[in-house]
Amino acid sequence: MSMLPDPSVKYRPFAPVDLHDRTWPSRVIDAPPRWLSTDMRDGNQSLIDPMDSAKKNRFFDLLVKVGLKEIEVGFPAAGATEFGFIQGLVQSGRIPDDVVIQVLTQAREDLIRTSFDSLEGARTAIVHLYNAVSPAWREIVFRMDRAQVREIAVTGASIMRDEAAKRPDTDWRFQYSPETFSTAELDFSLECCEAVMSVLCPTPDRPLILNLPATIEAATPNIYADQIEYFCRNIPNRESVVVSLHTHNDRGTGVAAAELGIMAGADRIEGCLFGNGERTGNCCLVTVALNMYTQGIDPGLNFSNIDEVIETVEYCNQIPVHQRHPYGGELVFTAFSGSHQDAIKKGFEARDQQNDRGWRVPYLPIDPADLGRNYEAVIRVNSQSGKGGFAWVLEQDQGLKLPKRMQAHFSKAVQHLADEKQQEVTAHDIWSAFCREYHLDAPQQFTLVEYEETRAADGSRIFAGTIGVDGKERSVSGRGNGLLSSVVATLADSFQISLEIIDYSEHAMSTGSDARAAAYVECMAANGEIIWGVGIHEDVATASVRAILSAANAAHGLLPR
Ligand SMILES: CC(=O)SCCNC(=O)CCNC(=O)[C@H](O)C(C)(C)COP(=O)(O)OP(=O)(O)OC[C@H]1O[C@@H](n2cnc3c(N)ncnc32)[C@H](O)[C@@H]1OP(=O)(O)O
Ligand SMILES: CC(C)C(=O)C(=O)O
Repeated sequence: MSMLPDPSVKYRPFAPVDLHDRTWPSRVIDAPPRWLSTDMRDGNQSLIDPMDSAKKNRFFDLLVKVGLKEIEVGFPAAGATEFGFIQGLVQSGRIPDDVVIQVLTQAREDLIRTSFDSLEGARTAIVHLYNAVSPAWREIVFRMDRAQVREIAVTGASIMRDEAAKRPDTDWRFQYSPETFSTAELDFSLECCEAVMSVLCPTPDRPLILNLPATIEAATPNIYADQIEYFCRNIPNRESVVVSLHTHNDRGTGVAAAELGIMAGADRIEGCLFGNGERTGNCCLVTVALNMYTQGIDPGLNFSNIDEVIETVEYCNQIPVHQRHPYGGELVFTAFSGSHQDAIKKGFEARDQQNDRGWRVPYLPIDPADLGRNYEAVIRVNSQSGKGGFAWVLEQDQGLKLPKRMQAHFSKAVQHLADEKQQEVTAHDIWSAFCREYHLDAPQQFTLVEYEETRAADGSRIFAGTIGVDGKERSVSGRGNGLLSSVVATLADSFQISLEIIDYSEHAMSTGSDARAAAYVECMAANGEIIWGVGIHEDVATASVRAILSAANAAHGLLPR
């Protein structure tokens, strides 16, 4: 067998930043950054079919609804679709007063002018200029030395300044990105940014946004954080600069890099919803924002109806959100495995007793309800599941709260079903198995023919009813709280068996038009065996009697158990 050459020889380790007194590792994020969505630019340029105007308008409205205040709406010089959309948006009057749009342009004169033209009539706008600065781009793409590449930035910034001056009706703001920042020499990125600052003369009141891209993520996120801390410390006139981050996810750590970059002193994050963007995507704004949520920080973005957000994003991008995507994925709040289900179920039960709002449900890092999800899907059942699983499903789906011992008994039936089916066991499957196992649909040897209950003046119950025993009807009647005891006594008398009620619980449920009640009765049979009955009927009292009857059937060996 021939040996393939070792691929690792093609690559070199990433050089660490010489920053021994770094402070970011011990900082804690305690406030949200400024957010910029680049869904309609970086996200859009990476799609198989870029968005048309209708889709872009829909995405824009979504971003506004979510609470984005800075939105990169496109690359005006890319063509007529982009230009037309941006002009249309500006002139539509649909941009809220507190939202600023941004457009991207290369540092090329014709493209810069086209970008300004597209924004004709805008109240406020950010023009975002970029040129790559790292050695590979200098050598391979531009075939220029450092000074020439810096000159691209300076010339671009000068054209930008002059175009803005010609159009005083718009409040112009500027952004510069030394593209490929994270793979460039820090001193050269600083040099280019300083050169742009000397053209645009930012002040604390009119700061320049310096956006520091990890255009290709090439190192661990701690290195990016070191680069950001180094940049923040060394950029002159720091108070006149907004340090912005633009991370990609090539190594799978785009979110981590953005978070560590915030700890390292950045003010703003660019990204896309659900991490769309070039190649592996941009940093996911939903994830960064909701990560903040789970640390007790209000991110200022509203994902309280995450499914609506997903629907629009999937429609506009024509890319599905992955089922495991943090926070948004269809399966991220679902447990199939027994020990997870047990803990989640106990977590919800403990929550019912809790008197503060703190979230402490095991395995669920966030309350799905905060994202507009319900609790039905937090537990689903397959062959990896346990008692907590089907008990939860029966409770959510049928309103039935099974007693512990009954769960243990029924679990054998569910396990059997799951092993046989080799697929997920649905709520419908579980309910059918339950009905089969406890003969809820089958005719009973003991049947309830009629039953009536009234209240005496002292509040005690007076009941009278008829029970069919092997086809013969017997009257039962009594007074007090002893309805069940009286039924038991009748049965015991009929069959010469001993039955004693040891546990009784009832649960009423109402599901739309289907209002039912369930009762469970555990009895001690003569031989000391614990048995139970399940009754489901229109009201709890009748259900209780049915439960006693099925317990008696079981005790008497009339029904298989
Ligand atoms: C990292 C990012 O995501 S940046 C955003 C990229 N977005 C897009 O590309 C989407 C929109 N695309 C477009 O509108 C077009 O593809 C454009 C305008 C970018 C490029 O299209 P073209 O005009 O056909 O340019 P083309 O690719 O042939 O040439 C690019 C030239 O610009 C130069 N160039 C590349 N980047 C820059 C820059 N930031 N500033 C100045 N010049 C640049 C190249 O070196 C090349 O120069 P050369 O002709 O001397 O070799
Ligand atoms: C233009 C810049 C911000 C960019 O998209 C990148 O570097 O990825």
